[in-house]
Amino acid sequence: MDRILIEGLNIETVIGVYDWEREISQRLVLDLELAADVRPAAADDDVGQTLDYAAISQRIMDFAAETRFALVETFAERLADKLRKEFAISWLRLTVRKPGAIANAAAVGVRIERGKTQ
Ligand SMILES: Nc1nc2c(c(=O)[nH]1)N=C([C@H](O)[C@@H](O)CO)CN2
Repeated sequence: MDRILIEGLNIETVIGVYDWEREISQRLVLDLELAADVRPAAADDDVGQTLDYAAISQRIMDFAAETRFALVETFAERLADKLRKEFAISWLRLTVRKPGAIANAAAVGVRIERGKTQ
């Protein structure tokens, strides 16, 4: 199965388990792989026949602005669920990194896979 990619998407959201984190926005960096058969879109050169990565990126930024989760796990799970429903995505792999969380780490975070690759 082919994959549509969104890599290194920087978003701002309220995220964190500590009291001080409830008062600020922090940066998350997302990588997303989406299963798709790109042949119909490629044959007709038509974005309407594929997963539009611009529309999906905008939906992710809207979601980040609307939500206030404690855990990166919750952010990833709810986002994956929303994207799968809204864009009829059969399978995805989502990595959520929180770069500022641990001083001596480049990033911490979570990676999930949901659905089936036909
Ligand atoms: N598995 C997780 N552990 C921790 C999380 C998290 O979201 N998932 N979050 C925090 C704090 O919010 C931390 O990022 C603040 O620096 C701690 N552990």
